[in-house]
Formats: sequence, structure tokens, C-alpha cells
Amino acid sequence: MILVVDKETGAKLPFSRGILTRSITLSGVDVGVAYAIASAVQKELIKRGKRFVTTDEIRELTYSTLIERGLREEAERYLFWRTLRRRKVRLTVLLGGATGVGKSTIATELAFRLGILSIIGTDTIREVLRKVIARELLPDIHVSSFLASNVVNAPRGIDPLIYGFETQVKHVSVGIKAVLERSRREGLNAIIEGIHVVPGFIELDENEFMYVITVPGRESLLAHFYERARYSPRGAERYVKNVEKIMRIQDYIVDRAKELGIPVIENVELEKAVTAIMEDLMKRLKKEVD
Ligand SMILES: Nc1ncnc2c1ncn2[C@@H]1O[C@H](COP(=O)(O)OP(=O)(O)OP(=O)(O)O)[C@@H](O)[C@H]1O
Ligand SMILES: O=C(O)[C@@H](CO)OP(=O)(O)O
Repeated sequence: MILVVDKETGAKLPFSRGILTRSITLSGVDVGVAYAIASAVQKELIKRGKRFVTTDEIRELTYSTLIERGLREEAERYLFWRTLRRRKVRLTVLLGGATGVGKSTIATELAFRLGILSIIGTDTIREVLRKVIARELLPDIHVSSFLASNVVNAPRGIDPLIYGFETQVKHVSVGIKAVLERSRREGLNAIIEGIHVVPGFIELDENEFMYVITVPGRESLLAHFYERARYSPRGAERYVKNVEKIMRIQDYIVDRAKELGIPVIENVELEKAVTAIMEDLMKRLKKEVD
């Protein structure tokens, strides 16, 4: 067994190919390639007869293995994300977008790549609020976001669908702010995702980045609902019936994003959407590693 030694504390941990694989995926290569590189690194360490290795050595060996395989750009990206990690830069990513566009799927993939352990869904925050605040007091939080217009009275001249939606978003945003405050205080990395992440409702601090996820049209949204229903108790019917409303909410969120300069990421191919977010994060975090 090879032991990884922490230079500062002297603490030792067994070398894990799985952990290295995950950190290599930060460079943008897929898991299969990352696994192959991690295996090559492990083989080289064994060949060198190493019993103890530092994280610096692993990093250098991984970097040079990527270069040897012609993956120069990926090697630079790998180094970038490792440096960010070492400097303990706090990172919070917020993903918004209409119901069913793929926020939680993208969040899971991003969390894996970024090594973020905490994903907070705003549906869960809403669920907690439902337990503590009775339907009679705050009816909007007790229904789906696209049905809130059925339980609140919109002022004259205002689109009831958007008014109902905004009302729920405003209430759930109180919970999102609490989660953000805690992660700021504790320096935690997190991904917060959900329909209630809407540009303009939450103030962002340094190194907190918001993205709005979209689908190109109604057809892809319907495909997502049917796909989800295959493996989840969330049947498609309720969402399919309300797809026009959900698309209208998407238009509203995109307008707000454009107005406020929040990046809009189209989710057609999951891989491309995740890569687009990773690239944008890298650009915006560059100052932290220079
Ligand atoms: N790019 C994609 N290609 C194919 N299927 C996708 C893609 N993105 C997401 N999906 C599928 O679409 C379904 C809905 O995605 P997901 O549950 O992530 O959406 P969501 O935006 O989090 O929804 P909600 O707001 O209702 O919680 C899932 O079954 C997911 O696997
Ligand atoms: O309110 C909504 O739009 C969705 C978001 O995930 O929740 P639910 O599936 O509970 O309707």
C-alpha cells in the first residue's frame, strides 16, 4: 500500500485511485480517461518503489502524465483547479431554471467534478417551510411553483402566473439566504439548485456564481419529464399538463438573467452544459490563482 503524506501535518492516508480519478475529471476529461491516467500514476509510483508519496508528487506526476498523452490544455486545467483547492478558495454555485430543465442532474455532475460534498435543493428548503408555516398563513409555498397563481391574488394588470411564482420565490429565498449565510460563515463549498434560484432575488457575495439552465423548447422539456418518470415517483402527467406555464416561467427567468448579466446555459447535452459552467467558473476564478 502506498501512503499519501501531508507535508504540513505529517498525516498519512492510503493512496486512492478513486480520489485521484475524481480530481482528474476537473480537467474536463471523461471518467474513463481520468481512471486510466490515475491508474498510470499509481503504476508509476509502484515502479518507483514508493511507500510514501506527497500530494505535490502526485500532482506533478498527474500533470506530466496528462502532457505525455497530448492533453496539454487538460493538464493546465487540472493544475488550475488543484491550486484553487490548495488555496482553500470558497466556491458556491447556484443553479436556477424552470421545472425539469435538468438543474439537479447538472448539480450532481458539477459536484462530482468539483469535489463539492454539499448539494442543497431549494425544494427541500420549501419542504421545511411547509412544515413550519401552515397553508392558511402562506398558501403559495404549499403548491408547485407553476400553480402558485391559483392560491394568491395578483394585483390588477400583473400576470398572475408570474406573480404567483415570484411570491413563492420570495418566500423560499429567505431559506436560501440562510443557507448562504451559513456557508459564508463556515467557508463551505456548496451547490444550491432549484426553481427558486432566480436572478435578482438573492444577493451574491464574492466567489458565489449563479447560472440559469434552460431547454431549447417545449419538446425537450417534455422528454425530460417522461425520462424522469421512468425511474422516479414524480410522474410526468402533472408537469406535462402544465408545460406551457413552465415554459412561460422559463421565459421570465431568462429575461431576468439577461437583464442582470447572469449566464444562461442551454442544457441539450449534459456534458456540454457542465463543461460550459466549468469554463465560465475558471475564467471568473482566474484571479484567485494568479
Ligand atoms: N441533457 C440532458 N439530456 C437528457 N436528459 C436529461 C438532460 N438533463 C436532464 N435530463 C433528464 O431530465 C429529467 C429532469 O432533470 P432534473 O430532475 O435534473 O431537472 P430539475 O431541473 O432539477 O427539475 P425540478 O425543477 O423539477 O426539480 C431527469 O430525468 C434527467 O435525467
Ligand atoms: O414547484 C415546482 O415547480 C417543482 C420544482 O421542483 O416542484 P414540484 O415537483 O413539487 O411541483
